[in-house]
Amino acid sequence: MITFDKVSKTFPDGTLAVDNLNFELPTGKITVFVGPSGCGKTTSLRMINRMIEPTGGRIMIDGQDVTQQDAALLRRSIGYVIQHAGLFPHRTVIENVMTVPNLIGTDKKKSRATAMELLLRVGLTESMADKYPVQLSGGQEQRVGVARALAADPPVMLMDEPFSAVDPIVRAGLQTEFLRLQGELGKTIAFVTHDIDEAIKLGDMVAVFKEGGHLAQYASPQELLENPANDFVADFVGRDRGFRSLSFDSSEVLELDPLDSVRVGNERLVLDSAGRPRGWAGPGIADENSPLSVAGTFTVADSLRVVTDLAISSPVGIAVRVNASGVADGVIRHPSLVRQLDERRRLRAGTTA
Ligand SMILES: Nc1ncnc2c1ncn2[C@@H]1O[C@H](COP(=O)(O)OP(=O)(O)OP(=O)(O)O)[C@@H](O)[C@H]1O
Repeated sequence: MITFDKVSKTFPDGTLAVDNLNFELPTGKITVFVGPSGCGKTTSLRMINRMIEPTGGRIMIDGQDVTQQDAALLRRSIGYVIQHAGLFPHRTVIENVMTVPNLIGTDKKKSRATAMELLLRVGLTESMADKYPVQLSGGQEQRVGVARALAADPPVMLMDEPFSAVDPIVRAGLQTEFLRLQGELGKTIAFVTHDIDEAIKLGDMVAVFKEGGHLAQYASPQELLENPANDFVADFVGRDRGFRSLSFDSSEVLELDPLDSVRVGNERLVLDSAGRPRGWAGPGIADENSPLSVAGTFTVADSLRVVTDLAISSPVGIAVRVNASGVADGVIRHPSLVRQLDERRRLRAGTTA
């Protein structure tokens, strides 16, 4: 656990970059620092490994004040990844990854083997090992940056906008891989971004900073979307937060209607001989032989966001659930879904209709 205890930073020119921060980053989880430019995210991150010293308060890692530890040793025990990866241009990929193990005198053969393993782990191939950074794509460079930070197997990682320099598609891929990797490694990670969507996707906890180095809210992504603490957070989180918050809840909670309920209305769900949905038919909709496409189904594993999206985009306003074999086992109509979402919201808020 990393504890910020009344932490402040005033730079020598009088700039108050961080003002009285109090929060805890849980062990083995990703905590994202997010907020507009200049609000103190990077300064806060760099105070953890003493690249910047606080002017007030204390930062503790597992109860130990970082300022009481040797700065060089502390930094070696904390992985650090930055935008553009910051690789050494004159060293090959594998040499870059071996930087810290070499520094702490790990046996060369062993550190090379570990580095090679890490390259594969971050989604690169062995053939990359002897290339130079200039020969890599932006996404590959970032992967090497992550592998390098992981090489000494540090329990804590600091990541400062590690994925912002690559295009949105590569970025989405890097984020997904990063989550997979973290699922295996369970590091304690502090991650800086100015992108709220990245914060919501990656964070177990999210610290929203606002101008002047204040903490505007510290909460889980779901809590942030559902209950922003103030107008600043609500504004920063964005307008479709209600819809986005639905991705955190499983559709398991929904009460569905039986399949034959759809025959009551105009629309009829056409199934194949195995019971898999083929499409919608009915008067004014389509003929049974060429039904309108269902355009997607959901399973119990899907989120409420998926179901809502399906119900909204369905030509008849009905989302269809299937089991693991693709056989339809229930439907939910748009009005019923809206009613159930409303009930759920009231329950959460502790109010009744
Ligand atoms: N060395 C310094 N001397 C004086 N002021 C500084 C110094 N470093 C940062 N600042 C100021 O401290 C404030 C916080 O900077 P910081 O880099 O932590 O913000 P940030 O939220 O990470 O911004 P960005 O998203 O743009 O990177 C800013 O006003 C910045 O100009």
